[in-house]
Amino acid sequence: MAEQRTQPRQVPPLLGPGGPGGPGAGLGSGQKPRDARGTLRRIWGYLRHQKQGLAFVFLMSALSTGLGLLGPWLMGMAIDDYIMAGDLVGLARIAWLMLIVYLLTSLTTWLQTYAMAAVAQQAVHAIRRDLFARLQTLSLRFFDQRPHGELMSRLTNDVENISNVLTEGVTQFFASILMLVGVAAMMLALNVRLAAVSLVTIPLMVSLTSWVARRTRSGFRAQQRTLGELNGLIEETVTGERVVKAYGQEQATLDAFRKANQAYRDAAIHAQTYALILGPMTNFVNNVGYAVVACAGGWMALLGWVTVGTIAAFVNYARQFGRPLNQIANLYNAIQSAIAGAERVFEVLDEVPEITDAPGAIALSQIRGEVIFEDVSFSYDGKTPTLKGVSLHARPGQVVALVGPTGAGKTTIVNLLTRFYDVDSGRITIDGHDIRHIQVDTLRRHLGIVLQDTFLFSGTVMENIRYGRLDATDEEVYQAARLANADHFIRSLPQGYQTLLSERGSNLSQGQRQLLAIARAILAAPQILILDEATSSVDTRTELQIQEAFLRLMQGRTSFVIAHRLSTIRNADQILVIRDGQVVERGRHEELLARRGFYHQLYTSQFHFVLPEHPYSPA
Ligand SMILES: Nc1ncnc2c1ncn2[C@@H]1O[C@H](COP(=O)(O)OP(=O)(O)OP(=O)(O)O)[C@@H](O)[C@H]1O
Repeated sequence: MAEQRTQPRQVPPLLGPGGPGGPGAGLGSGQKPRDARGTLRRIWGYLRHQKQGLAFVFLMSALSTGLGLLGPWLMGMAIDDYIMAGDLVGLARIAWLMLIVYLLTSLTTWLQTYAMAAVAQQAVHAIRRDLFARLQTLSLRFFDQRPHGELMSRLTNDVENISNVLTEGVTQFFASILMLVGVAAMMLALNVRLAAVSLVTIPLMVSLTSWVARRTRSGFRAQQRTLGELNGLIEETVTGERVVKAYGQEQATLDAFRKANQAYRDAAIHAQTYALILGPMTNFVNNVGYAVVACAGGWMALLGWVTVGTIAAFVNYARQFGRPLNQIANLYNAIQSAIAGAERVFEVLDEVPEITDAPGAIALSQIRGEVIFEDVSFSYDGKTPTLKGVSLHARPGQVVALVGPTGAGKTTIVNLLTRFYDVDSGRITIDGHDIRHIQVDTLRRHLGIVLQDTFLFSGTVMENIRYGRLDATDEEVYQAARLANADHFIRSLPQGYQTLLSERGSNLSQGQRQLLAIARAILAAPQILILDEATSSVDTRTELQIQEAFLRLMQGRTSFVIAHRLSTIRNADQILVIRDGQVVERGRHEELLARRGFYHQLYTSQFHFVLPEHPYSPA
């Protein structure tokens, strides 16, 4: 297809109800109950393909935990067997052993972190890939209804949240659990009574963590949502900066931004309030446990129940016990935040593409270009009808001009032909095939679209023209540009065809952008054309060039022209006059004029002051 995007007709309100917090701000901004376990299971679904990597991570994790547990044990042994016994040679030997153990602990920890980062990035890469691929399948209706920045936030911030937890969280979680179990086992092995005193803190910790988790999850959800809304506003403002400035709306924009920024800050503070309590609370409980162990241990030593070495080892273990507990508590927060992000990612992944290939859809290879609309009705929102019983018959090679007042439904007709949306009732056929039974990509390959406001990508002029047909040779690109009357101006650009266009081609004039779009369409060589003539005035010379290029492009192709120029209208094989979503009149220019109906009225109100030597509308 020559042009991949239509411009949504409604200018998205910068500060209005479509903005942050308004309808459509976020897919699931309503707080329905979520399924955290299901979300975790889906994340696991992305990890489980990397069995070898995960096995290595877990092996390293188990090794580093085991080595970590060995340290205090050796320390206790050093005190009891060597220091107390005054065996310096033995002490030196055990000191070397401890050094090796600590080195190996660091090495295995590093290996585990490194391997997990690779596994996590692979999973996040797959999530991002699926998310972006899903966006490519979703209909324009989906994009119409959502602030684009909010969607982008899902692709960036929310995925990043998942990434952070997977990269560090999974191993930490696993290592912490192993450490807890290991420390508990070592404590029990050393001294059951002292161990019982230490383990008392566990139930306290568990209930504390789950109390906090219940409160943080909704907080993180709100945080991610408000962040998405903030990004939506930023994206919209940056895109619409020209309009903001032109209408002096900087202050109003700042106010809207301040509100969204505050909402995000408040949500983030709220989420963090509980989250940040957890660390100090865990620390407190842990220190109390530590103190109890020290007191009880000292007392037992006085009674002669335990050796000093055992107490030293025990105190070390008690401290080690606190660390994983603290880590798990902190991880809980990160996991809550990642679940909130993942829920938003999976919401998009679960969106059902509206426009898909029906089972048994045919691939159209060659077409003649006969287009028929049979009693087509359509509504964007399912309530207000936009098109009502539209019928038309375009024979191969004909030029059909669509005219009518603004908002009548002309663009909607072409939106249905391209299957950006599907008809509610009636049907559209190409060469006798209902377009819903044609594979979408082959359908669109036969359609070329040139809009008045052409979307260009950042890249060279050459790449932008080649977008029409990726396998075109350089010579074919030049040829298309020549036919589109674009070659001359391209060659006068600083680097000719290799000139880099800034985002959306803002370093070109509107007329030049349209000439590039025509070159793109010529290169794509579709059998059916959809042209949206510019309403805004470009200079007369460029306008003549565009007109000439259009005529060349239309030769031998069925063309639908949303027409604003008298010359196009006069030469059209048929004119459809659209009013309030209906075809109210049809025929050729002279016939319609003679009828003295709505067309005549439109014509006289629009074109009566056109000077005879200037064939175009001044509109
Ligand atoms: N994406 C959309 N979602 C909801 N409503 C829409 C959408 N696009 C257009 N409409 C509505 O459908 C109606 C027909 O719009 P359409 O763009 O087809 O008119 P048009 O005849 O092409 O107008 P113009 O000459 O101004 O381009 C309008 O009332 C418009 O508000």
